[in-house]
Amino acid sequence: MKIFTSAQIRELDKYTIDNEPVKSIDLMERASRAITRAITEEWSNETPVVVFAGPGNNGGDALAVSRMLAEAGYKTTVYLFNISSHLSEDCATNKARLIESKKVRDFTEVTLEFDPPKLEAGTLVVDGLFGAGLNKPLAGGFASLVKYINASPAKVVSIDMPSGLIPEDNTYNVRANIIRADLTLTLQNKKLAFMFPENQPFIGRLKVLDIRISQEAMDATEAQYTILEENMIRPLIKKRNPFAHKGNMGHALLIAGNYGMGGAAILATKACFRAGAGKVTVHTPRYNNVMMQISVPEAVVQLDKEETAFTEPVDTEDFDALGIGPGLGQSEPTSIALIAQLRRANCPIVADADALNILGNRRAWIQQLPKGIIMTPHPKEFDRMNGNSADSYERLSKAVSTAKHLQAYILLKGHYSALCLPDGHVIFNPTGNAGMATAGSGDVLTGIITALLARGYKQAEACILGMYLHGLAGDLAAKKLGMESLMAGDIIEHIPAAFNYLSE
Ligand SMILES: NC(=O)C1=CN([C@@H]2O[C@H](COP(=O)(O)OP(=O)(O)OC[C@H]3O[C@@H](n4cnc5c(N)ncnc54)[C@H](O)[C@@H]3O)[C@@H](O)[C@H]2O)[C@@H](O)CC1
Ligand SMILES: Nc1ncnc2c1ncn2[C@@H]1O[C@H](COP(=O)(O)OP(=O)(O)O)[C@@H](O)[C@H]1O
Ligand SMILES: [K+]
Repeated sequence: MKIFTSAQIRELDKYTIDNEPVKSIDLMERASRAITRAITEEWSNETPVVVFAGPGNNGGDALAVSRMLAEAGYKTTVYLFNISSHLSEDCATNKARLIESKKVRDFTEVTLEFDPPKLEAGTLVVDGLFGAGLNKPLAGGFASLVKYINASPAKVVSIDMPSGLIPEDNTYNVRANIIRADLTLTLQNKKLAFMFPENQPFIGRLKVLDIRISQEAMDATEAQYTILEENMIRPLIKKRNPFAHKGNMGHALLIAGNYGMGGAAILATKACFRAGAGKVTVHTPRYNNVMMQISVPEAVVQLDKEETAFTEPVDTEDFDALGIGPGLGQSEPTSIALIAQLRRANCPIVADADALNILGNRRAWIQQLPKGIIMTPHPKEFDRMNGNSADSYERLSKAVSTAKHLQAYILLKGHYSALCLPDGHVIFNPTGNAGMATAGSGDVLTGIITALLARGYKQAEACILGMYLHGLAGDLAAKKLGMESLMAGDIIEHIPAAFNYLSE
């Protein structure tokens, strides 16, 4: 699913209206019917409804929904805020239709003074003040109204977006002036702001309503942001050649695990095998030898000369991919070995965890990273490398520009992990769940992506398939075990089921 900007949404509406053929007002009617249906599915017509409509098309939707709810027998009270004496054309038409239908008995057009109604616990508020057209934070009377609604015990359904939330950049928005919805009914496509954890309290539950915007136009519209869908992943699964042998299924090298963090190396190595690598060699401090050999007998263990830390860069000639960083430590000798390793590696690289923390400690080295490197930071690791960000939007913007500047692949991990490609595109991953917020989950991802690279997937594909597969394995594990008890090892155990599902 593409994520469109508000300007693109307007263009798509226009294209749909010009080509379908459907008139603008009829598209609003279609959207409003879908919104009304979603509301009536959850709330009976015994529920008192209070609708707040703004002056634009979001308000137009709200007025049409008010009429439809009233026709369905809901007792509906409507406030239309027309402070600047200007309504969008479709909003004005829906105001006329609402008055004409005579079903809504309680309709107030607010032009100056506003006496807010009592909002009780059993009341449903429909928030149609502003949607995708909002271009600056709410202030004045609208901000007061939002605070009033948020402070009430009423349930709130937002049309398209919680009013006050800007579709993309909310870095300098005033959080107190954004509606906190229980349910957001968004039209056609998710908005960029929905991808960020700090906006979750405003959105509540999210439902995406299909309003049949022209598919042709959506396909033809270039979007910077995309959310992965299963049908984009299935074609990436490579069929195994019946004559395959371990020598042509990819030889992965993992450099991981210092004293006390050997588990990270084990998790990455197991995940690497489960993701289909033909051979996995793990380079690790001598101390980890026995533990590694016992835990993953399938792996070749190559021992560093040091007992407790990685200090010795490896010749990558014989390997198809390198994954480096899980549990590596950040000591001086390890840091020096890391940069030497990154410089001399002549295969695709995934750098994670301490590899990134080391780069964060020595930011000048970041400029020397080889082109095409994959980095998989969680937000804290990213900030160590790039400085603090005020919010997720700012962090993502920095990741986009860093990926372009370094010609690197930056996979910013989170609920919706965001893969930033060297050409500026961003791909969000929808799989995964909160059960994966547990130590070692990231090491598993590193192992998976390293395996896919070793198997010959290009960087972008390895990241896309890798993050989707990782999240899906986590979802399947959570289905069986529940989120509370999920451990990183369970994600590994469910990689086979995830592969099977995607290969069906
Ligand atoms: N394809 C779609 O997604 C469709 C969208 N429609 C609706 O149209 C909405 C977008 O409509 P509009 O573009 O008219 O935008 P909105 O209705 O979201 O808001 C635009 C109005 O708000 C004003 N405004 C912007 N920022 C403000 C601020 N901070 N304080 C006060 N006023 C502010 C603008 O000057 C304009 O009058 C969507 O959110 C959706 O509800 C539907 O009607 C039909 C199809
Ligand atoms: N709430 C969540 N929803 C979806 N995925 C999650 C969630 N929490 C964690 N994950 C995934 O789990 C992984 C955690 O990685 P990371 O923080 O590096 O863990 P660790 O350092 O312990 O190995 C990431 O791939 C992330 O996307
Ligand atoms: K709204």
